[in-house]
Amino acid sequence: MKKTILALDVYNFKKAEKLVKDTSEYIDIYKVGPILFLQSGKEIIKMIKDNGKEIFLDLKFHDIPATVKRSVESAKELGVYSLTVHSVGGEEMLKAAVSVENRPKIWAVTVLTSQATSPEEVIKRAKLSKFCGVDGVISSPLEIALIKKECGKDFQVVTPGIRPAKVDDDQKRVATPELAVKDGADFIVVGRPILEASNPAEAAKAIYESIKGL
Ligand SMILES: O=C(O)c1cc(=O)[nH]c(=O)n1[C@@H]1O[C@H](COP(=O)(O)O)[C@@H](O)[C@H]1O
Repeated sequence: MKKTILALDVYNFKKAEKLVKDTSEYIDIYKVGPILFLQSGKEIIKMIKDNGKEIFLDLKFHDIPATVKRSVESAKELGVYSLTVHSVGGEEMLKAAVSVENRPKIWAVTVLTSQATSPEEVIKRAKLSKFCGVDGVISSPLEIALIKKECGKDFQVVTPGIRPAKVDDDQKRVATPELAVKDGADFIVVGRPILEASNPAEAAKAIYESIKGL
């Protein structure tokens, strides 16, 4: 099973389309966030589907329950595989999000990987998310094993903060693809290590090869 989600954090459709075509052998799910969705909206969703791939819509909903529920309904109409909400939105908001029938998978952000935090805080938010019926959480590689232990192996853990090599950037809680997958990540989310590589296809392939047998 392929486990890598490529974050299409680029500004324009053409660039995103080239990335999808160049990396599709190694990637099954493409993440579309505000950077690209605000530029290309439904067009980008269609292009990814036309290439036979799934979409993770990462707009991180965090609002009053009624608005979040309607947002999930709209995302459902797009036919995406998964979407994000912020767990700090609380119990009522999370329950409103999951109450939509036949909806995409819902992943709740625990604590952003750009922030320092304690594992206890991440676990607290993961447990709340599970209790509310959310399908999984977004967490850093450092908390994967603990979340699986506390929330069960079927509770999905999706992990950004993936760095095949050490770099100094905004991500604070990081690990390599191998470590994240060995610890039990269901998916790893990778952006700049592929997007900014001199050859994105080669970078995607290297990550794919590094976790293939795990
Ligand atoms: O929800 C996310 O996907 C997310 C949550 C989080 O805590 N940290 C995080 O980095 N992300 C996303 O994961 C991707 C990571 O990209 P890179 O840091 O470039 O590999 C970005 O698109 C972020 O928006």
